[in-house]
Amino acid sequence: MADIERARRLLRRVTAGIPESSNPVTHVAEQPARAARCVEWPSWADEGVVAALRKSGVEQPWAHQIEAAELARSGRNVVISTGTASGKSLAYQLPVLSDLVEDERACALYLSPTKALGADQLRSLSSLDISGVRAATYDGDTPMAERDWVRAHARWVFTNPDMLHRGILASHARWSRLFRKLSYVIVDECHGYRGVFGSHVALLLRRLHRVARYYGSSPVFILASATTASPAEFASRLVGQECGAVTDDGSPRGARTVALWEPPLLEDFSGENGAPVRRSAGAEAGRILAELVIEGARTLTFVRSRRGAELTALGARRLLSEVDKELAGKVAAYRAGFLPEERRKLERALLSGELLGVATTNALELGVDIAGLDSVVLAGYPGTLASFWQQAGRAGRSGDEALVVFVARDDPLDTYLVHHPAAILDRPVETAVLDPANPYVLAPQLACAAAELPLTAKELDAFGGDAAREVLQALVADKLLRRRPSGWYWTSKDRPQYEVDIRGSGGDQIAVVEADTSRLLGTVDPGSACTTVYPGAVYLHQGSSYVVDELDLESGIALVHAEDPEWTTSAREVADISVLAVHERVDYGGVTVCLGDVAVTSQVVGYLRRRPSGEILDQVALDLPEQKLETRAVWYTVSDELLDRPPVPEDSAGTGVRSGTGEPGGRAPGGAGLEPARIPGALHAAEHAAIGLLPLFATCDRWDIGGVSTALHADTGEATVFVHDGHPGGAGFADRGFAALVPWLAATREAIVSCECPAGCPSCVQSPKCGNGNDPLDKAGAVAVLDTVLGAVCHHGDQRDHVVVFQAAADAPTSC
Ligand SMILES: Nc1ncnc2c1ncn2[C@@H]1O[C@H](COP(=O)(O)OP(=O)(O)OP(=O)(O)O)[C@@H](O)[C@H]1O
Repeated sequence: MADIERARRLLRRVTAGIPESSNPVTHVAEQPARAARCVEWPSWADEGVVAALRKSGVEQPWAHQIEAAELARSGRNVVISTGTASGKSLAYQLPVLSDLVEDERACALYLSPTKALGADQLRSLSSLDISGVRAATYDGDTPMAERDWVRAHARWVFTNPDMLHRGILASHARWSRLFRKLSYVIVDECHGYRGVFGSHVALLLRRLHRVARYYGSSPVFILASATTASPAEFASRLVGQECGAVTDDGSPRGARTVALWEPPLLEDFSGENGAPVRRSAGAEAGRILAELVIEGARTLTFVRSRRGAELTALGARRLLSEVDKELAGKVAAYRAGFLPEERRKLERALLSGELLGVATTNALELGVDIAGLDSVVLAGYPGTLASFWQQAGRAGRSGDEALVVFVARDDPLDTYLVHHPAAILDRPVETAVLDPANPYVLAPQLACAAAELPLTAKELDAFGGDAAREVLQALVADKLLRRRPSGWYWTSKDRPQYEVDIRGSGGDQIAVVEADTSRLLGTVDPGSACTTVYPGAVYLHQGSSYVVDELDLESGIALVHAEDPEWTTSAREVADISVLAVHERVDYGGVTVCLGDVAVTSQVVGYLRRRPSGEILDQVALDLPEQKLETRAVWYTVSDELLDRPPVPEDSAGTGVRSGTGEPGGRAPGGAGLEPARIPGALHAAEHAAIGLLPLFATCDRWDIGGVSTALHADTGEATVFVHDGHPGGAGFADRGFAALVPWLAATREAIVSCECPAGCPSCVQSPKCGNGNDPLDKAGAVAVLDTVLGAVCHHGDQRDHVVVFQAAADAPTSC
């Protein structure tokens, strides 16, 4: 008998004892159960493959699995975009395995963003034990001796974009056997390919397709994705060819209760500039975890950092040991870097009930077969809705109702989400943003393509047409490529693939080296070294913690030692910005909104040490060189007249804009009513909150973007708020901000007013990386500025003077 009351009972348990006046639950939603839709195995599917899948426990396929498999089988590229644990693997395994069995020379390639996921998928495939299908991993960990075997014999190669780029395409002649008969390419977890990395992968897939064609094959792409908005559009952009989408999920799902939770403001201590601080999401999650374990609910708690996961587990164990020592032993922490056997052991322990509570980083988000848990707690928004549902989706057994609790961190985006449930519960998962036309990505990718096979004029459309032609001209001028009548040729004997880091933004990487052992832990983009590996920074690598001793930008090395201090660090930087070119400009009568190219000069001036509780230990000063970045930005200006003009009275609905709704009115919109002394703080606060909220629209992290605000900007001649991409050439984030300006700024405003703090705190307008020590900040002034901008945009929206310009700064008027 289904226990549909269970989730609500669990929720009552975790809120028991909290007075109604300080109830942290801001919203509760019920998601109904869904029954499975099963179909017959298709007639073309190989009998042996079907028998093996049956033996593995899949009696009948779900409808979406066969819909996707049929499309792939008929030679169409397809993206399958369905929920967590909806059996996406089977949807690609069926056509690929059938093909490999039918044609003993056919080959396939599987790409995953992480090695761990690739290893899991290979394990699940190998357990089917289909004879003749020689599947093998080819990644950075594959021993040299095995690599030869994989090239010579493997028919299904499991790899990742990095290895495809450096290890396979760079020496494609050695892989000719695979390329001659490459029938399928699987791109798993494709929604993760976004920003600069996504743009690189998009061009990498075009390179892959071109090399395959050279050897005479034309593989079908099968992409697997979490549920996203417009999956076909995104997949087509990623692959560079048309892709069909399968989105109608036929897998069963248990009912779920989702609770949104905002930790209370603490009374006993305060943060920067005396601002109130909320109880940390990790501490709150530890308490919730303990209560759920007492109820016998198998619970996974997702925490952002490894240290956070350990503290959450520790907190839960401490509370439980006061109740029952044995229960305390049923809680564990899980981190990235666990060996596959350890992961399996943990999965089994959770499934059997030997463990009841696990606190983990997102290491358990992908590539684990854990589903059907009683509850999931998310401490902090994981950055994208796709990740949110991937994590939340681990809860929900058919029959029993499961509980999902989302605990907000003190950050404007989390504040917005717990007060606007529709933004989580009713919104399609965001489309990933990528921009394969970014010249900083296109140039190295075209160099790699030309080194693989000379590029011909007719191939350029696949690489962006005019954008590619322009970049090629520059590469020829730099003597990296030579133009001949038959195409563009790579001039050097060296392979460019070794120089091009597809996870970074170009330039020589900074090596992070453990001083004691000389072990290379990883590399960091030169552009972000000053904000990530400055002396004193706590640097996390595969879940282990290090502290940076020295950063030598000239020789490109950061020296670190292993240490796990009781604080986290965040860099504080100051920045200046100048406009290089305006690509789009819209005038709304006193408010102007622009999109364009900017030069950002930034300098890390120190870092903040903070305890996991939110308590600030101190700020340490640093003296690091200035960094220059040319990138894209979206900005708005507000005239002095509008800043000064009094606002529209609250009760005169119909004039201007009503609080945060962005509704146009009839008369001229009101102003901000700000005296000059308040303007810098108001703009500064509006900028911080806008940076915090852009990830809601642009699938980026707030650390991928930056901002500058000023009461008078030299290039615009007015009060201006800029939000810019953090990568050279931009990654599409500022463009998304420009396209979604009204909902973005309306959400920004809502996040600020939803926070009950009196004058600004980390949950609304304080920024963790503000180089000016979050001073000045004027919370009420920020709302007034945002109301003014939204009022003007909505009022003038219809008759707006939308000018599209493509001008270099030299001949552009400085004023937007
Ligand atoms: N038709 C089916 N009937 C019953 N069980 C199935 C069926 N298809 C897949 N499964 C099982 O569902 C579980 C989840 O499958 P799988 O890992 O492929 O899902 P997924 O959609 O890739 O998950 P994730 O969201 O984690 O990427 C596996 O244990 C698998 O064996």
